[in-house]
Amino acid sequence: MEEVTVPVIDLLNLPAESGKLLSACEGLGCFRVVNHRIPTELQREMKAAVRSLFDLPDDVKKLNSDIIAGSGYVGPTKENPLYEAFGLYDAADAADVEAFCSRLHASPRQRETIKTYALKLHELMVDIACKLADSLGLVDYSFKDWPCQFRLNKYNFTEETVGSSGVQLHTDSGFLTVLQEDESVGGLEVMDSSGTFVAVNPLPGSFLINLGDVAKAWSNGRVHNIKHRVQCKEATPRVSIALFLLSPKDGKVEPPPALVDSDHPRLYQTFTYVDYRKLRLSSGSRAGETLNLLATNQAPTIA
Ligand SMILES: O=C(O)CCC(=O)C(=O)O
Ligand SMILES: [Fe+2]
Repeated sequence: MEEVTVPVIDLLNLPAESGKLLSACEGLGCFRVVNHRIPTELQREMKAAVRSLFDLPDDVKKLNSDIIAGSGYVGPTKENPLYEAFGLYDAADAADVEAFCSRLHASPRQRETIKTYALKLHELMVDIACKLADSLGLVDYSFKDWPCQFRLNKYNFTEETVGSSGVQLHTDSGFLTVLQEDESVGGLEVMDSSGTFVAVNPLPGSFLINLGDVAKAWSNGRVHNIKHRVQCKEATPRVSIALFLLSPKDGKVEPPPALVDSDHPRLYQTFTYVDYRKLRLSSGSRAGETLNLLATNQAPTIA
């Protein structure tokens, strides 16, 4: 399989790399960041904490219950039998992070690591979103109060599962995702503009940024919600950590006025993120198709 060249954005070299950032968002819908100031040690400690959470007994794992639909622990399913994940909503809220740790009986050290990681990654994510808004010509746009979801992913890959699916094809439903990949186990594949799957191989120390459905609607179609999946390529369990910046605080997704004019008429109806998420879950389609139901030329589906 071909390997895709994911554009690498040096966060210390903005706004010089603003054009490169925007082309990555408009084209592939994905880029990497380096010089992000998240210490390697924190990334390593967080990975260790996440690995140990997955060793908890099933009944404890299930204490990580949903806050919004699908935000809590997900065990293996028929669609994704090798996949399990913990979830946390809202990772931008220190009390929610505490509650998540308490429910899973996290040790004081794990708790400290998870809290610091959530705080720092949230700051990084808001900073990246601002840089993206800058590149679209939006001055002083703030993402600080946008809710944010955390997901800790584990793929139980073994000798027998090589060649099978780790997680099915999907887009991320929110605005922007920051992913700390597995340091060594690959398997992530993205769909390029020709509809071909291409491998994304890990680049340790960097973070991978994906744009989701909310970014496409919010930007009035300017940026691309990247389709991706995970395949089992080797017999080693794989762990990744994702932070999702979801939607504006009031949940209302609509483009800033500066992104709408007679040459760029509104492409999507205004919708709320929570309703969108429900619609996506109930429709069973995970790869951005649900957004088509909300095009301005469609009858209103959700208020
Ligand atoms: O594990 C990965 O590399 C991707 C995870 C992912 O796509 C997700 O959590 O939405
Ligand atoms: Fe994803």
